[in-house]
Amino acid sequence: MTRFTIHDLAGIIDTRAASGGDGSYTRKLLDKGAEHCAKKFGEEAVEAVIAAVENDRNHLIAESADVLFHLLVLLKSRGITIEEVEATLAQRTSMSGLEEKASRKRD
Ligand SMILES: N=c1c2ncn([C@@H]3O[C@H](COP(=O)(O)OP(=O)(O)OP(=O)(O)O)[C@@H](O)[C@H]3O)c2ncn1[C@@H]1O[C@H](COP(=O)(O)O)[C@@H](O)[C@H]1O
Repeated sequence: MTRFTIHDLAGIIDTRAASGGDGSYTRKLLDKGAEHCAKKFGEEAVEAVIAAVENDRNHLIAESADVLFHLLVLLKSRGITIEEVEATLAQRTSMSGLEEKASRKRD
């Protein structure tokens, strides 16, 4: 099976964002603006939290897919690419999570 990555999904979202839009849920979200995209992302995140607390494995996987899709749409609505997020993650690989947390308090 060909591996489908978050980059593939980001590419589809880019294509939908550039398209006319009839029939595209992505386009519908983007047309409603960043605040609406943020609200949808928040709703999906809460649904993932509930699935995790209930220890519902399949539901958590499905909700995680929704969260990732809606995060990518939210980033797109604010002109941020997944590569920029990855660059931030890459910078953090030079320190432990606890060091990174402490560095935020110093900022
Ligand atoms: N990965 C996803 C994806 N994950 C979740 N969702 C949608 O996100 C929504 C989340 O569920 P909700 O119950 O909150 O949504 P809803 O009540 O139907 O939505 P609203 O009317 O409230 O906005 C569902 O409608 C899901 O279908 C997605 N919609 C699209 N994609 C991908 O995006 C691609 C482009 O989609 P279109 O833009 O529609 O062509 C698709 O080919 C898929 O690969």
